[in-house]
Amino acid sequence: MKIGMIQMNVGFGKVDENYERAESLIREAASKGAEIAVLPEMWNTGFALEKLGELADPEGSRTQAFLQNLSTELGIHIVGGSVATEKDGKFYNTMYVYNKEGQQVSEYSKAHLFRLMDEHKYLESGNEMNRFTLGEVEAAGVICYEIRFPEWLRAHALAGANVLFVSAQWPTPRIDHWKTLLQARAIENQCFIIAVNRISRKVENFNGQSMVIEPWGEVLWTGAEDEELAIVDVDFSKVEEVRGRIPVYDDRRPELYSGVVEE
Ligand SMILES: NC(=O)CCC(=O)C(=O)O
Repeated sequence: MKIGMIQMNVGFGKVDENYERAESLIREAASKGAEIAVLPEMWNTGFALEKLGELADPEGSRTQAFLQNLSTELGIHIVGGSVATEKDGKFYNTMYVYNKEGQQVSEYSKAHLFRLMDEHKYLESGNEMNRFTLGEVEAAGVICYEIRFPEWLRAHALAGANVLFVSAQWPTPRIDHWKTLLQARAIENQCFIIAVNRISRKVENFNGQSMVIEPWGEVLWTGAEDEELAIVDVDFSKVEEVRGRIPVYDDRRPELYSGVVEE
């Protein structure tokens, strides 16, 4: 399956420009044969948290119409990264996912907010999981900081996901954590990791290096340090092969784990 990795240069607070750019990159991905397009985190606004009152998408309606129209017209699944949304006077970091028939298969708000970037001061956290199916692909989505919570990704893998999409705005100074954590999450869950980071060198400092990692932990592709659209071919049957080689799921001892984490 061909994945369109949209490592977009997100303009800080430049909402209209960002929608235009995202549209042009999704169209280009489809024209190059991508079957799933993946966007980064908060691509409508960047981390312009102080301006969410003016910039966030009310009820996510602009984004939902945008993704629905493009997925239907282009016949492409879209993992819509995440956007800043406003619902009932509160702000969220929300991922929408559409299948190639134009149906929304998921709406998820980031459950673990990142204090170091003040998310907890401006945003509400979501409380739901993010499991969805795209055609034959059993998938889940998490947002950026959440890759530091192995139990969250494991919960999605146990719920049947074998492809974990990650949308991020992961800053340059901790890019080594990004790479190591993504590789670990792929190996321990024996899942594909399809992770898209953003680019920006102006107000903020994000240098891409999006990644596609297969379930044995081999890195199939790493993005450049500039805006890039890459089409990466993946063979999802690899999941079964790797899970057959080392039966981690069968060897789990959940009766030993409950309660331990909390104490
Ligand atoms: N947008 C984010 O959640 C950033 C997470 C991050 O930088 C980290 O180190 O974790």
